Amino acid sequence: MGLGGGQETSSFVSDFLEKCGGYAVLDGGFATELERHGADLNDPLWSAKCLISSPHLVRRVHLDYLDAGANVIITASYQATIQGFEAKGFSKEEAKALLRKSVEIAIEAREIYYDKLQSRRPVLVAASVGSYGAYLADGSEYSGNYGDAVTVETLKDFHRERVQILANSGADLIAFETTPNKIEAKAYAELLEEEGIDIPAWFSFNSKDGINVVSGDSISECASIADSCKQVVAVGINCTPSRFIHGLVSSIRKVTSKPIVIYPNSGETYDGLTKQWVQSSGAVDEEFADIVIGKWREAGASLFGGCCRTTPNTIRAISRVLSNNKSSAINEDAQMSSKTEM
Ligand code: MET
Ligand SMILES: [Zn+2]
Repeated sequence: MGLGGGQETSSFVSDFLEKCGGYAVLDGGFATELERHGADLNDPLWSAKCLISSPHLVRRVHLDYLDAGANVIITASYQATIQGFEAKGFSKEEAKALLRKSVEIAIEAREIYYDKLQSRRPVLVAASVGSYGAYLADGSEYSGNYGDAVTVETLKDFHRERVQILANSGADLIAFETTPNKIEAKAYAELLEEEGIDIPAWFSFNSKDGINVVSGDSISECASIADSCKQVVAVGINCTPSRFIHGLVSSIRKVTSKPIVIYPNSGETYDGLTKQWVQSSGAVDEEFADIVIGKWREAGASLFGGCCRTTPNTIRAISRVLSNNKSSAINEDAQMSSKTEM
């Protein structure tokens, strides 16, 4: 899909949301779902390891999320980088092919899903780009602390080729996920501009206090960088406990009128050193969807999904809550028109 046919970036998400009935459902945790299916992701490539070892599982998880009601599926490229594949002994060409493969599998899953259905629910494929910290695989995607030696230029050079490849892979948009600091947001924005990337993107940040992004940079500053980049069609928060989301949505809404995307994790915290998820806030799928979605919608969010340790059940619950709301809006309309007729 992309922006072909002269479609304006500014209307990309609003047109999509309209087709979805006002609100869109994203998928849920991807890497953690691969693990639930038995994949061993204790590897610097994390979920991208499955692009090599078990592409069928990647397709399976995409299909599970489509079955659960997702309107956006996010590729397994979060931790897929040319540098990371090269470190594993792949050639540059092989590394690029693996990046493309992440998108091809998601597109294939959408085709399989469409073939099963009578009607075509709108589904976008978002090519995931994880942060430099995710590539480092040392927990710095949750500290946002890259040290003084890492500059906006370093980050642009790190991401450049990968972003170019994903932009030309057939994906509908790029999802810059779990962005831990301001310099990386700046690097993404400058890269999109300099490279003339012609598919839209969303910028999504993570927070561990509900006020700032994980580095301590202000969410308002980060969201403002996203707001001023013309290729950015949505701004939001992912991989953050749901109890922090409401405040963050309100802060983002103050600095942008772009659609807001929200996909919290299960509320557990990832310990980058032990590579374990610890402590659960006890968020249960049904509760998670029922209680919070309404509040986040009121605060201004319009795309909802889940991040790490959420599952197709979470997405099914979100999808149900949103479609109940859509149908109640439709019922109200129907009542209104029958009253007018009387
Ligand atoms: C650490 S956040 C990971 C985001 C990625 N889309 C996933 O669900 O695997
Ligand atoms: Zn996550």
